[in-house]
Amino acid sequence: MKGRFRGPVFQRRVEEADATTTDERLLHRGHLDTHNDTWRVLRIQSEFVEGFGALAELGEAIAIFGSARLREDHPGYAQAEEIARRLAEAGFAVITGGGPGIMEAANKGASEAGGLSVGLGIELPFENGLNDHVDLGINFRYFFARKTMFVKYAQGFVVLPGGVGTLDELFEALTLRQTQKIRHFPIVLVGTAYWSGLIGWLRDTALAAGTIGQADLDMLVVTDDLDEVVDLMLRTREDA
Ligand SMILES: C/C(=C\CNc1ncnc2c1ncn2[C@@H]1O[C@H](COP(=O)(O)O)[C@@H](O)[C@H]1O)CO
Repeated sequence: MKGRFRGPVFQRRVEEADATTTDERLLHRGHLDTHNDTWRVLRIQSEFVEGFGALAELGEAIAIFGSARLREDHPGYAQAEEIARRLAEAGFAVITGGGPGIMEAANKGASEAGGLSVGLGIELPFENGLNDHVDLGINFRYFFARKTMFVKYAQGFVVLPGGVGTLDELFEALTLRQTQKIRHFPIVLVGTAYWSGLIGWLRDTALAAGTIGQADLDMLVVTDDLDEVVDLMLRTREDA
């Protein structure tokens, strides 16, 4: 294979002028001053350390996702609140993105039922802070560090109607399940009317083209039945 490694990074086509070694660059005066990414690693590391530390004793937890934009007048709001309430009564902590909309509803349901209501917030240019129903909150700078926390500390995902952020969280979990990085991890989509278009596209386009398999599609449960949602999450205890 033509190319070379720079530490753990493989580069196939390296310019001659760039063909220096790591220690040569380290010893070159002033080099580190112009490479802040090197130091940024420590900040990234601190996000993992803080997250792992804060959530280490969380116990059983389910993550609930959904739109930051949908308010009390959307049926998803009441559904998220009710699912979180039932999960909290069953002894699960409820983890959300800590923001408004569906996240707020889930935190509200969990907190008012006496459960542990967790919000993993994200620093955004249009900062809103954590919603008022978060009992244990962490604010992240990096999406990827935050996403690790959702998957590491939740035993299942409940996904209500949402946009780009929600889809990102859904497909993160689906990819990790498909590649068996996580197992026995239910992913439930609540709202058949909202999700049927996506499921139809996955089946009629992606599955038909052979880019996903039937087993991938079967990993998604789509329902309006809140009993089914809670039962699926309770079953993670049997699988543990
Ligand atoms: C856009 C608005 C507020 C943004 N505040 C957010 N706070 C916390 N987490 C967020 C926020 N926005 C998106 N997220 C994450 O993505 C999911 C929702 O995104 P969607 O695009 O709205 O579906 C959610 O689960 C969060 O993890 C308006 O007030």
